[in-house]
Amino acid sequence: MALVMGVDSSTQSCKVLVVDADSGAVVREGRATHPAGTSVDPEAWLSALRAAIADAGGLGDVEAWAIGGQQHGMVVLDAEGRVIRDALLWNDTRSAGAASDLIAEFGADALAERTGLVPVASFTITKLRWLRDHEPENAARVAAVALPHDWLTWRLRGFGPQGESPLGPVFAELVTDRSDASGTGYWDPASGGYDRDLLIAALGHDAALPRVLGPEEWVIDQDGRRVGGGAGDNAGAALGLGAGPGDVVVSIGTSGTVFAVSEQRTIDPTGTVAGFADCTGRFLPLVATLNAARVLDAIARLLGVDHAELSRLAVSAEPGAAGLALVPYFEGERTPNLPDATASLTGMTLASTTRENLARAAVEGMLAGLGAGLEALRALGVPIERALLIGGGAQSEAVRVVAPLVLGVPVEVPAPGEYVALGAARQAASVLA
Ligand SMILES: Nc1ncnc2c1ncn2[C@@H]1O[C@H](COP(=O)(O)OP(=O)(O)O)[C@@H](O)[C@H]1O
Ligand SMILES: O=C(CO)[C@@H](O)[C@H](O)COP(=O)(O)O
Repeated sequence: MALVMGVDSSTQSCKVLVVDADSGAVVREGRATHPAGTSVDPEAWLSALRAAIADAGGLGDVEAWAIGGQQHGMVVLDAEGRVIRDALLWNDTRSAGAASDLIAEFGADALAERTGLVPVASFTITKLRWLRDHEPENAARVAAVALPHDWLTWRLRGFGPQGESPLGPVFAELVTDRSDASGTGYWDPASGGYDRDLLIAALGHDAALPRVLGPEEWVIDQDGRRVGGGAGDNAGAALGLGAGPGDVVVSIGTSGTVFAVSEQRTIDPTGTVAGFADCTGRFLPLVATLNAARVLDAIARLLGVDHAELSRLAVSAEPGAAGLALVPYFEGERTPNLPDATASLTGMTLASTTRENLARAAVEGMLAGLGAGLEALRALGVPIERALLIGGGAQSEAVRVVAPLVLGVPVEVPAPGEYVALGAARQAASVLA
């Protein structure tokens, strides 16, 4: 029995699965938490990865591995391979002005055509422009730019700063995959190559970028194990679920995402649907919101209940929550692009303002943004027959009950599992074969 490891280094935690490469059965698992906040020292993710691997019984008997992870985060390295500053995460909105500047300079239509994306604060390109404009000394020192999963792959293989890593700062050994490259804003899904002019326009100069491995390609770690190119978390989940035509995946984690695997690339100059690639050679049109599982966390905290009780309250209210409506832009919003928005509660009357209705309004409001995302995918011609509901929020019974009403399609809830890590494990198994 050959064992492989798949990782999901997500926003809130790191999850590791050790899987039987032949049967796909999960043999061992481990996890560790990540620091809170939208600006995080990548070393904390490496520590969490090592702790989660130890929790999963170590790498000793593992023959291949791959890492999936949160997308878009800006990891900037100096010439010695050291991290220059905390990574700005996908949900950090400080670069909203940089996104507007890039659109003004290049045009939304041209950027959608060149990269599949219209910049919003989430994408790496806007974070690099923010760095150039707000921390020019740091920008000048950037020798290489990576994303969370690229950098973790590099470090776990044994590369990194001189004196702190066995193999040193070899930038030619930074690798990534199509799905995460497609979330940078300086990668062309049509050619599969980087758009260096856009990188230079954002950062102010050129820099080393991870080599984009094809779906079957692999590299090796310091112990000779095969290592896959990994994936952005959503592409990893699509692979782990085996999502096919007619499936739309709805993931309720820190982010809310709605996406489908597509043979054709999509181009949406409105920016609603991001024209990502997947990690198997296809495409992954995707809509993302900044406000998902943590909306439920916040309302549960406010009501002083746990998730099970929040769910019970929401299910016991009528659909529509007697007119109480939560617009859940607690963290600003990405789709629609309202980085400075705040949440609001409307429709409060003496009759509607109950604990049950507030719980229901939280679930309905959170899902409404995802329902709009599903319609945007449909409008681009993506076939949708059913939704597959995953992520921490899918553990809520209320979410499972309300989702079909809001999404308007049959909803299936796969067995609870770490589908991003499973997808990464599946990729590792495929490079071993
Ligand atoms: N039963 C539940 N009901 C609602 N939300 C839940 C439940 N269990 C976990 N969560 C929430 O799911 C989130 C974690 O989900 P996860 O998909 O792992 O997130 P991420 O990938 O962003 O790290 C947390 O915000 C957690 O509070
Ligand atoms: O920004 C995106 C996708 O474009 C997010 O999906 C991040 O990739 C983080 O996902 P979670 O950690 O919330 O699962």
